[in-house]
Amino acid sequence: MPVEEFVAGWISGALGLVLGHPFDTVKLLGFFKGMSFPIASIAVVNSVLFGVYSNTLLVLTATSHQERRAQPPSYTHIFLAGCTGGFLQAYCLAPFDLIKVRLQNQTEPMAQPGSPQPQYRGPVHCAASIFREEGYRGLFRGAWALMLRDTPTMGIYFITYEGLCRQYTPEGQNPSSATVLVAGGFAGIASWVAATPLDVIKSRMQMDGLRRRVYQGVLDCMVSSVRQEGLGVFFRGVTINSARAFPVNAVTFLSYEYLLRWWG
Ligand SMILES: C[N+](C)(C)CCCC[C@H](N)C(=O)O
Repeated sequence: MPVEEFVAGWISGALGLVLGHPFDTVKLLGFFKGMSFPIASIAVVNSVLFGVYSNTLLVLTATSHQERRAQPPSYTHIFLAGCTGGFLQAYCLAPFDLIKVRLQNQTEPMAQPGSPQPQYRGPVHCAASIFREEGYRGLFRGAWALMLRDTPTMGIYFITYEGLCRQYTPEGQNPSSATVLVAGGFAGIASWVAATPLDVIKSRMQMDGLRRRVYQGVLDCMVSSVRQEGLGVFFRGVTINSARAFPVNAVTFLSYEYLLRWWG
């Protein structure tokens, strides 16, 4: 199994994230809260995404990353490989994302003398408390919503990226840096616009259970959110998600492509 894609995914995910973190936190509260933890986790998750995507394409089309410019895979295969990568990365992402959401929604300062102790003192303490209070399954709270969010939208992510690259690149050639940046940026936006409704639901499920359980499941959370706040609830955060998605995914795809070309 080729592993370069996993390594390239690892590095490119970390680079993209550094850029996106302030956007990611501003939609909650508290600017640079918890920066080191997401860097480590997103690198692992991005590595699973790109590694699984590329290896699924290898199984489906019998072409390696290097051969795919000369023999481009069909959009159906790209979509299926993207969905597979999205599904598996969501599983790895679930506990990390839960911890991130819990920490970012915590409004008490992390460590200030005299102020009340926050519920979670940091990522490790947060994971341990969730495990203690809500069990192993507690660490996967909201995981279903996350898988529903990421499986189809990662298909959209890779389709948009490939589609735009092909549109602006002469046949058989590698896309230019500018093309990769723009295609990566728009892939991020397209995927996040499609993912935002389930992103809202996912975060609510992850915060549920802190004091008492409010929602019975993903569907119940959707129905009661729409009842209380109207359909607009599904678009909450779509602008900030898109503003963050462009630079993050432009850098992610650029570093991914260049690392693979460089090794390759
Ligand atoms: C599928 N979904 C839209 C959730 C994410 C797509 C882009 C993933 C990227 N690591 C980022 O954080 O932007």
